[in-house]
Amino acid sequence: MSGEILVVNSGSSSLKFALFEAVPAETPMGLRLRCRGQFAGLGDQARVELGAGFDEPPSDANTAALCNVPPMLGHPGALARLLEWVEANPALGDLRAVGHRIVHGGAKYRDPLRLDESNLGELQELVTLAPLHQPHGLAAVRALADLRPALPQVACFDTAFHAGQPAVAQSFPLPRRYRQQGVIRYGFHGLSFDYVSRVLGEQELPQHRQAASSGRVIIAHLGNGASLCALRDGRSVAATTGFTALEGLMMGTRSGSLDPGLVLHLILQEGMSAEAVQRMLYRESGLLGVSGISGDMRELLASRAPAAAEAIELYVYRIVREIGSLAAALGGLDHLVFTAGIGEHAAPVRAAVAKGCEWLGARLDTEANAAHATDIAAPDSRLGLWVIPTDEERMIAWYTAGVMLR
Ligand SMILES: Nc1ncnc2c1ncn2[C@@H]1O[C@H](COP(=O)(O)OP(=O)(O)O)[C@@H](O)[C@H]1O
Ligand SMILES: CC(=O)OP(=O)(O)O
Ligand SMILES: [Mg+2]
Repeated sequence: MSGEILVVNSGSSSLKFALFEAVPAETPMGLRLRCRGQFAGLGDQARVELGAGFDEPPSDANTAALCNVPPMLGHPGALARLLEWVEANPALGDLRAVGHRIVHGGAKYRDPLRLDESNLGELQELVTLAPLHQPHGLAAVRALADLRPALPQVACFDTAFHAGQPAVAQSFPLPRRYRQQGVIRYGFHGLSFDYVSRVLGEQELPQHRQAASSGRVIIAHLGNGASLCALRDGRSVAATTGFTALEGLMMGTRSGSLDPGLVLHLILQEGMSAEAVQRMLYRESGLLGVSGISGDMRELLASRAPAAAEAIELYVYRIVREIGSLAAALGGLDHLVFTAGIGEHAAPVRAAVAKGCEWLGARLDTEANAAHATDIAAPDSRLGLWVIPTDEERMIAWYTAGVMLR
């Protein structure tokens, strides 16, 4: 199989894409990236941001056709433009397959899945479990199937990486029948944890730390959505996200874990509809709700408003407390890794989290942290501290190539 694999990662207002060479590779790192980019602000302020990575730069006319988008452009329009640009681009080979990030695979789907009408219908039933993600991911599959019916499409699930967790980590203390119905803690951001854990495995560990290491790792994926994963020997053993990607940490606009009694109070005493509660918990809470300013960490770090500082304080506090919980589940901790937008770029957030983990042996190298170095632990740190940029698109391309070559 030669040519290209297109990766599509659909968010609520963005569509990230990447093209990788469609050749077999032993590891995800062995795949060659041709280019990546994203449509941001879809629906009202659409724009295209194109990353580097071309051997032959695309012609101006070609790229202008992709990048000059009307502000109201939506997901279907973005996909149509993307396809036309890829197919007209002389620097790229034929499109062999499209790989998608589909957030929820439910109880049935773990492995990467070649999509068809029947399994698409089953995945559609999971939209209420991931209202910010599942509808957009599946709409992208349908839009591409309409445009190019013969093009194979593969779903890669965020839940898959956590499927092997011990039953106790997946269980809710609810009546038994719910577990049989698939009401368990699935966990999300699995493609990111999978990738980051592989990269961590390639790092050269300083001698004193290697000796202490017995493979107990927490990865903090801090993007718009945020979660922690506890890993032992590279496998997920617990995560902060649960049945949905609402549980766990405070996020950009999501509340994270709450007292379930509070949800009952909002419905029964305050008279809120279930839909209004859903909107508040997914879209109006988290950094946005607490600060009243923005759900975007960059804006909050730049703000002098006390409410911005309060939101960041709560964000960090929640992370530190959940690290304590996962460290207990692991029976100790050897390495803490930061990834995704905030984890990779927000040095003050990393510093505050590391400070809260001093009881676990964390000592930050402040200069390395300010420089966003890979290894940010001070020489006397018992805990390994790392910054590893995630690459969900590379994982999707690798799994998609695996399905196509099977
Ligand atoms: N230089 C930066 N400093 C602080 N925060 C940043 C920086 N760059 C990005 N971020 C934050 O990263 C978050 C988005 O993370 P990202 O992983 O891109 O999100 P998504 O979940 O949409 O993939 C936003 O809160 C944004 O403010
Ligand atoms: C599952 C999830 O929360 O994803 P994201 O961080 O992309 O919103
Ligand atoms: Mg993301």
